[in-house]
Amino acid sequence: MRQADKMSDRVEKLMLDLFDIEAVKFGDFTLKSGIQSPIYFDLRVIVSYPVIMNEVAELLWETTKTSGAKFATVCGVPYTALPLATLMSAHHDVPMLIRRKEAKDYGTKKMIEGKFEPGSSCLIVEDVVTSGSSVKETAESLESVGLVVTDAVVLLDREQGGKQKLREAGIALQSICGTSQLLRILRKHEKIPESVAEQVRDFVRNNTFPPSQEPPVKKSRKILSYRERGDLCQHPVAKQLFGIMESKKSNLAVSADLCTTAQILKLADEVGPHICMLKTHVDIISDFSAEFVQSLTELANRHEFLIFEDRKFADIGSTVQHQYRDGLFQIADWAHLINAHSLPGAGVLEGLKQVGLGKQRACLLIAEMSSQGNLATGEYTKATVKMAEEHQDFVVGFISQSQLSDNPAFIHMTPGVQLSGLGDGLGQQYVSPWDAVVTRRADVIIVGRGVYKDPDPATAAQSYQTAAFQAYQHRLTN
Ligand SMILES: O=c1ccn([C@@H]2O[C@H](COP(=O)(O)O)[C@@H](O)[C@H]2O)c(=O)[nH]1
Repeated sequence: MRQADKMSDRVEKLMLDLFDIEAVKFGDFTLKSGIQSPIYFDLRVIVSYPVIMNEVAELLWETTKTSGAKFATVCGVPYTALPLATLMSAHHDVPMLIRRKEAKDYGTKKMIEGKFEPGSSCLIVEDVVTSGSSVKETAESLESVGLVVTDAVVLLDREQGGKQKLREAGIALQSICGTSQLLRILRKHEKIPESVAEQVRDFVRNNTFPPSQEPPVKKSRKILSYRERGDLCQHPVAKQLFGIMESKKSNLAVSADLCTTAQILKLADEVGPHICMLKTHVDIISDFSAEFVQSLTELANRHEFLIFEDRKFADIGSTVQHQYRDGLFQIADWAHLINAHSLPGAGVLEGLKQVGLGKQRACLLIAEMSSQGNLATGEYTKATVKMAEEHQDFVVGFISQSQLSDNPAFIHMTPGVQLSGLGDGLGQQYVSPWDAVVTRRADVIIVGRGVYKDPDPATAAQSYQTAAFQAYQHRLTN
């Protein structure tokens, strides 16, 4: 049986169950608005039928997922939809928020209970929609604390104009079932006579809220500036990086893939005023020394940039601890940031963390790569993001080719960027600074040969700085 057929069979069975438990009634009812209605939905009763409750919550979830809606939290409109949102949250591991009807007059006086990131999105869950006003009220409460509401899902849409009203308010409403489909199902199973069905259709036709003449509100997630995102960060390195990016107007990291300390120090001094970060590959340096580390640190302090050692740790926790702390390079002593592959599992982070956290160091996870045919895609990338979310005390973002998380504290850093050139013949693939920042939503671009191979690296760095920062400013305002 096709997925769509299975779904409609389940909806049909659910509507018959709702009829049997008298959650759907026919007669003469006075609605909250004072209007007389031949149909009444009393979905409060479903709390007494756990199997039905579960099925409603599952169908709400599947309806939302089929629509492609993206959200970080769910919130039920009080009170009937509260347990439905709770089931969706618990079964699908998505955090829930609770909207109070009145603010407490003691303690925190919060209207919205639960943890959320400002700027993140929340799905509203409702039992019945008539005019859409309860969903709208809930959306306004959520938006007053910085959340974004673009989607809502409801069990039953009375089809009296609520969907249109919500669309005008910038909220897309999905429903499991509408009045017309409900009537068709009940007629098919001869639960109600045709005269009653016709009476309800008449009522709906004559009691529909007219659409307004205003064009629909266009909503989008509020784009936060680097400064605002720095304020939201817990990790000192992430905070410092966002601060540098904002004050130097630079979201450019230069990759100093050079093989002598003299070349690297010269480059760092030349490009220093234009960058927020210098990236190294310490294992390609032929004359590494403690003096080099000292000079590089002095340049980082003078020009205000962070040092990122692109070591790409990828071993078991115990080995990476040694690689990070010991040996010739003693990376943990001088690199503000390092990166790691998620391939070995969370142990790689546990190992690195034990060395790095005490020194206030941070880590980026490699979630996607720029090279042709790489395997860091799909489920691997998703699992990497999950790992980052679970280690936010140490992981401050990703090496990636696209925006992977809505969490504004995570920094997305994108290599494979050049103003001209599509590749290097060895698998590297390039995009422009504009594409990286605007299309792929990179926070920081990483440029190597585009800068250090240029006869005038300082001017080249300035060009990349301007291009990438202008792209970020465009993103902020569009
Ligand atoms: O997916 C990745 C991860 C890391 N890199 C590194 O970035 C620079 C890019 O140098 P270009 O000269 O600009 O190509 C280099 O150090 C890589 O090791 C990457 O390119 N892609």
